[in-house]
Amino acid sequence: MGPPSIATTALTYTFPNHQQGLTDITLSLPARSRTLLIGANGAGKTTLLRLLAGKRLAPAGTIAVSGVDPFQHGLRGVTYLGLEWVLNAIVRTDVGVAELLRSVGGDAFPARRDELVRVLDIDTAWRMHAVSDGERRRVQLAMGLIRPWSVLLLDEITVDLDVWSRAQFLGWLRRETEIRECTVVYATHVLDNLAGWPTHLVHMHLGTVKGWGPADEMLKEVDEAGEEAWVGSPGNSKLGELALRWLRDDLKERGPRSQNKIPSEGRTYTVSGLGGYGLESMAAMEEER
Ligand SMILES: Nc1ncnc2c1ncn2[C@@H]1O[C@H](COP(=O)(O)OP(=O)(O)OP(=O)(O)O)[C@@H](O)[C@H]1O
Repeated sequence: MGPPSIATTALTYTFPNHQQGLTDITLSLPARSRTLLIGANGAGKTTLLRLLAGKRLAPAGTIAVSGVDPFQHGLRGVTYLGLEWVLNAIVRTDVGVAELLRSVGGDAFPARRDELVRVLDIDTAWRMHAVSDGERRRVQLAMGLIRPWSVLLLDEITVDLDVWSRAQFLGWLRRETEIRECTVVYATHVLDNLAGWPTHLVHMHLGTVKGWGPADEMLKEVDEAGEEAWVGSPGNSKLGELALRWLRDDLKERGPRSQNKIPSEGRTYTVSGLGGYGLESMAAMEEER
């Protein structure tokens, strides 16, 4: 395997239900880059990350991670942390942190394990059925990151972290790319404390890449517009402002959804599982307010 670069060439992907997922995506992210995928809900970020992780089959010759096709050559060195991994039930059981970290190979990388425990501010005495969501997420991150990866694909899994922990974590990822030959691609909607972090930005919209490149070049768009043209408040970061502009323009370009109204059939349904309140009684409660 070569250096951990990521390249896609005219990558088009169609879901098994024939829905178009991605269209004609060509990207080239160098080794040691830290890329942010930015786009509205449904833009295709998860779809792209899962293809890069080899979890879905892309057409031959359209993806090269560390120079090889991730689906054909397996996942060695590629870590994908997304929703499936977050939902793993084991981290909600009465199990201790030390045991969990050992189960993912922590003993083979003791220095890395201890560093992650410190950076993520983990108490090794925690029992996982008795921690908060953010504490659980920190342990999960440590579990996922202990083995030294060469490509890390992160699908928004830091939302539960408090701002300080998230900043420490992002700083750790940055150092990783500085001291080791490794590459990070991170899909996120939370741009706080990310100013200066990404080396590259990828702007996704409706399964396409509208633009990508080195972050400092892409951020020039904001400088050129001048602060008086800002969409967000002047206290925002340039990165936050750029994302707001992109998403505003994407929404305008997309236009209203073709089906944004639920047809009324003049009937009232009772939905079970709403704690005894059918829709009828919910409507009555609404009227009472
Ligand atoms: N399993 C699937 N089968 C068919 N279509 C899907 C499937 N998963 C996603 N899609 C379609 O692909 C589009 C992109 O989904 P994706 O999860 O990649 O978006 P995203 O950019 O990660 O969004 P979010 O920010 O909400 O996580 C969705 O709008 C949906 O139409």
